[in-house]
Amino acid sequence: DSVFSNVARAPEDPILGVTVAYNNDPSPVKINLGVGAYRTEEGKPLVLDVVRKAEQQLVNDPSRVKEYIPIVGISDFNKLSAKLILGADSPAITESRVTTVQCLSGTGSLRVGAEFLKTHYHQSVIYIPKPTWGNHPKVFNLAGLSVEYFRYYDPATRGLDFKGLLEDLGAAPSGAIVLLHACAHNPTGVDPTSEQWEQIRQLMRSKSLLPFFDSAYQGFASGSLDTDAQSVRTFVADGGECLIAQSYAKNMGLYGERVGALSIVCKSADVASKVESQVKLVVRPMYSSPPIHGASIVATILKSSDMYNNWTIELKEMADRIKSMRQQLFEAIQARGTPGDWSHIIKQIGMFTFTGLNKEQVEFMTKEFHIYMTSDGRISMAGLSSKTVPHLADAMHAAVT
Ligand SMILES: Cc1ncc(COP(=O)(O)O)c(CN[C@](O)(C(=O)O)[C@@H](O)C(=O)O)c1O
Repeated sequence: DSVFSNVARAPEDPILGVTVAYNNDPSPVKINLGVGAYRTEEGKPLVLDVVRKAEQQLVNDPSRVKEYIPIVGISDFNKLSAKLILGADSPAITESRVTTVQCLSGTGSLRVGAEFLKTHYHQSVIYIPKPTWGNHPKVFNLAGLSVEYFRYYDPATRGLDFKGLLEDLGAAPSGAIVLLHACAHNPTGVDPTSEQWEQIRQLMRSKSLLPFFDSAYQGFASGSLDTDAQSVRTFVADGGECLIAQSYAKNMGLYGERVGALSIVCKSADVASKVESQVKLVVRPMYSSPPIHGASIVATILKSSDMYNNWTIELKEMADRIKSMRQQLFEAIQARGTPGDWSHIIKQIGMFTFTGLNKEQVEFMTKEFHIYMTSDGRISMAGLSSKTVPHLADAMHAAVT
């Protein structure tokens, strides 16, 4: 018999498995509110116009070849990605203190960063928010880091547990790594205010805690790329060091192209170049070099001011549509007189609403109303449209009454 006969069947991924279940449901009224992927008002995936234009330019360029790109990726892409998150006038850029490496989207950037830290950083404990993106603990554990949690979400207020956050980070061993969602916290949709970010920064710098920012939704939370980068820029402005994982999956709609970047901001240009040389030793035996196509699209858009402006317009349209879904769902629930305070639906930001519905209520909504969402009660607002809001509101009403 097979040498793999002892291999057990693994469970479906808690987030991506929702789409598998959705696809298997023949119901005409089913709605997929699971994976964080943008859908249009017609419920279809969206390829941005500016992405189509950039792709056309690339395809029509006869000089383009399919040679290997460097281990660290396309250099234009790396420079432009650093500028996007740090700001063109960032001291880290003007003093060449940041190294940026093109990685396989956000997940790949997190993994490469974690593997680098495991080998080269003196602390191997990483504090991550409670709750956080389901894949975070797996990425960091598999990289050999030990995962601890810090309080982040307060179910009672459905807001930030700022006191708990400060206590837990205050109790962390000095030098510990801390994962921070740059904006649009997944799954809660709750972000610190700029005053709270400043307090977090002071506490972390006083204990030499190492920030590892995860920026998967820049531009999606507020609709502005600069506003959504403020948390990162606040830290970098103080001259301290940090890591930043960037994803273009959502804000440029490049999900399947796997386009992202890992930036490591260091104290000096010399350290940054040594760090880059060691990150290359992580990447080469992992996947050798990243894919050329998606990063070429991003570089084409970011280096042209016209295309960059067109991108910001389309990005704001996506963010605005998600905001209008929040407003419509909130009003639909109010109209039904559904018991409870549902104002968090319009207070939370980014792609997700953390409804507060429990596992049983979620199962009920899936079974009776064909609503597909993660079992922690998170719904992707990007999966909603004006046509499907009433059906979701009916399901939520039935689930809580
Ligand atoms: C906070 C966070 N960080 C990183 C990623 C990785 O994204 P990528 O590797 O595709 O760039 C996601 C995506 N998370 C999801 O939107 C989600 O939570 O549904 C979904 O894409 C996923 O993979 O789970 C995320 O929410």
